[in-house]
Amino acid sequence: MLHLSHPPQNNKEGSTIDLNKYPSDNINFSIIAHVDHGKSTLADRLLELTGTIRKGHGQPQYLDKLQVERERGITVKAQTATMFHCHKFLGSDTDFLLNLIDTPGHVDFSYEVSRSLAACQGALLVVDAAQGVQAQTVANFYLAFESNLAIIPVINKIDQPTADPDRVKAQLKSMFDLDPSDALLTSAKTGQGLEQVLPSVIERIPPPPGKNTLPLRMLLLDSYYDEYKGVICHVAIVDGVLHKGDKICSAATGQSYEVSDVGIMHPELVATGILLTGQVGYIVSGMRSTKEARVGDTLHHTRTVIQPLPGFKPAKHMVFSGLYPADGSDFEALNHAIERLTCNDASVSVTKESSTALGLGFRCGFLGLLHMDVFHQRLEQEHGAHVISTVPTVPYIFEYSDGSKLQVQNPAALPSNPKNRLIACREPTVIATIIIPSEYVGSVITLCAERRGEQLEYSFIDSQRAFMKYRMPLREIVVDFYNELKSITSGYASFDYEDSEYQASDLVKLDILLNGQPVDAMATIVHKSKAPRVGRELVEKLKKFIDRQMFEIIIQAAIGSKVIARETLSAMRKNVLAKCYGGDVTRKRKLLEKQKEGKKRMKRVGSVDIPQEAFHELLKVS
Ligand SMILES: Nc1nc2c(ncn2[C@@H]2O[C@H](COP(=O)(O)OP(=O)(O)OP(=O)(O)O)[C@@H](O)[C@H]2O)c(=O)[nH]1
Repeated sequence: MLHLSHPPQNNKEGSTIDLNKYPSDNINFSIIAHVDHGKSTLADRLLELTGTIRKGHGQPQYLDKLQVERERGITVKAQTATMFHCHKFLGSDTDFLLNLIDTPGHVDFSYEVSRSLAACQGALLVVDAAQGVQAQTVANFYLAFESNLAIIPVINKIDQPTADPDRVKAQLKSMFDLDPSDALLTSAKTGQGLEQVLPSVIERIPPPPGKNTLPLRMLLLDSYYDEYKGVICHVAIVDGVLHKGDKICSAATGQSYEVSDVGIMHPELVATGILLTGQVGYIVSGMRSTKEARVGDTLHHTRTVIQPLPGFKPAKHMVFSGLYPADGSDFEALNHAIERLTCNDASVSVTKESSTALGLGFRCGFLGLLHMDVFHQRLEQEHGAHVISTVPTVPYIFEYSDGSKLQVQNPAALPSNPKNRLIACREPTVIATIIIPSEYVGSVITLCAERRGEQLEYSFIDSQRAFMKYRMPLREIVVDFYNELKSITSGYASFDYEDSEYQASDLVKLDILLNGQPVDAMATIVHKSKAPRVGRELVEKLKKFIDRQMFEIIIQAAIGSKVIARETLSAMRKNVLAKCYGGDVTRKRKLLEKQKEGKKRMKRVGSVDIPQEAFHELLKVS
């Protein structure tokens, strides 16, 4: 029995909820959409409508809990919330338990979306009434479609002056064969049309197929580390019933645990003592680290033999970057921070590495550049770590005459003078989907050609929007492609990609040298045709960001022994107080403190101090 601090509207004040009242009539659904089409706002309204959170709780996008999500206005982690709703069903009032999963919209986090969909039988496909179908609408529709989910189209933001729901209905019909009369028209902002959403969810989405009478099988959806409770796992009960105190076992590791707490996300954790078939909730079972909680694993009662669930495809790391402590003596602190953060974001791969320039650090694999950026920001914000990250790279394959193959996640690891002759270089490619207003077609084709793209498809969604598919080297899109695409289309382009095969490519390793010394952490692998431009841009950027020092600094870019770009930074003593005429002591003190802070964030490479921003700026050179 569950005692609610804020009982849902559908229940009388002070009443208790017995989960046994909702035998597999519960419904699990997800909200999927292109970025910013209003998923989190719609989730808020549904939580309010069911009394799960109070109206005017003062915190929009309630389920976006991370600081980085609030600052950037994006969803990074999928979040589940259980709601209770009374609905007239087959002639009588019936209480339903609804599990809503709010998912991220950005392409980097589509792995979160596909995991969330595994626990659902239906999805609300939210489309902005003015913007219409966008690239992630297409990607998310197919994720849901391939998972055999019931799809309810929701045309949102109909309050906008430029809203054109009929055009969006026509797009949904022509692109996905969705019946226009099935679409719900809503405004998550004004509340218009919201009353149809939950009845449609209940009537159109089937309940989960499992049985309470079968042996317990639960799918581990996600996990995170809580300072007080330890590892908390989010689970979906596929078959059977789980009680507090049960002994469970992991199908992946064979390790056994005792369930010390079990409950639902309402939307905060609320203990219920039980979870039944089809329900989504949390468990605490004494796991010591989230490494034990393998996402996609099947948990079952000890001493029962079960067929494990298919689980998930492992996360595919698209971008790798080195992370180093800004101050070398903070290595252990960074190690600890990364361990903690990966507990909450298991899609990052981490291996230790060392660099002559930066000392001991980590090579991390990310799902994309935004994911890398978000991880970096979370390390700083949530764990107070000061980090230097190296130029992101994609996993290249180099093949040698003796038949050996080398997968290179760190350009510094590529031998400049290999023992065996290099016979082939291969780079990963992606299939990119781009949707743009027709007037931008020309400039987007030019951009894609510059980025070595090969056009696979070009058609029109309707009279105003073009749809294009390109095969592109992953390297070309991870570095600032999306920003450039947005800027040449005045922000109207939408973009999504899925990974594809490796292709042969003419690649070279570009070294950066400071006073003749190669800086391993700045080495990068580029296409031969781009090496002269990238080399020039890198040395120019470095010249701008490295402060003059007491000796001359020669900055060079080189392929092997051939220097392809060079800049010289003449010697100077930098006096931060030079501009401080007048004798304002506090201002002087402030400047000196700022300088001290700046020094902490410097990296000494050989004899040259390099500020942290220089490393950041190098990330943007494509
Ligand atoms: N005018 C109008 N604005 C809306 C409506 N719904 C959401 N918005 C606004 O649209 C913006 C994006 O809303 P979110 O709910 O954060 O969108 P999202 O799809 O969850 O975004 P991601 O999580 O980043 O994918 C916010 O500024 C909302 O206030 C609506 O019905 N009408």
